[in-house]
Amino acid sequence: MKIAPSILSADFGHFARDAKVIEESGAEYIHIDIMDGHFVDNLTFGAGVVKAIRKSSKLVLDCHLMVENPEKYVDEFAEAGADIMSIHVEATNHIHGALQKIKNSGMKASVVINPGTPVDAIKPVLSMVDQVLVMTVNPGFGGQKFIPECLDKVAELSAIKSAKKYSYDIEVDGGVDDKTIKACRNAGANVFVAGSYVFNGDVAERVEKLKSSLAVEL
Ligand SMILES: O=C(CO)[C@H](O)[C@H](O)COP(=O)(O)O
Repeated sequence: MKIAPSILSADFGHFARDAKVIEESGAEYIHIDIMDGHFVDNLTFGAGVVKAIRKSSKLVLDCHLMVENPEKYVDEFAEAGADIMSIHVEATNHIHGALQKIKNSGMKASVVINPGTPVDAIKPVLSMVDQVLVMTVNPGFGGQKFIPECLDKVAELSAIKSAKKYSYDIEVDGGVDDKTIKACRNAGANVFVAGSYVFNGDVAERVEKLKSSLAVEL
């Protein structure tokens, strides 16, 4: 089980400080949301910020690209020090080739589906990915309400993983807090992105609270 605080909810003027705070909280990943203002109606930052965070943290940098044609940015993110590159199936006509390019770069390859996209859309690439990210809000902004219907897809992905003996992690992102995290875990997720829940309080206390929610029996 891994917790991935999202720096979308951190202080944009103090990424290096907040990356340290995340590291000291016991979280396993730093989740970095890249938005281009086209695929989603929000603009954040690019590989330069990933490079800067890389200098101040040894944690796994879990980069979620909400950008059109993400295959164009693979080399840039690999050079910046990203560990995982997540790309949306809805954002490219070349999902297989794009994931192949990510794998060849040495990063872990992760495919993302929006709340309105079925698991069928990514079945042809499930054998090659290291992670599947199931969005539990529509992408673009932090602080939105968790969409429980997305959990059926988490359960479906978990069943496919067992049946086919695949090894991908199942990550959920959006509206994750100390209550919704249990339903995500029960459905089969094992990586949990949390932005506003973690940063709207003491980061270490909130990460601990998420971990103790996960420790409760099914
Ligand atoms: O990908 C994202 C938005 O597109 C964010 O990672 C996600 O929304 C996390 O924020 P919160 O935990 O506040 O919902």
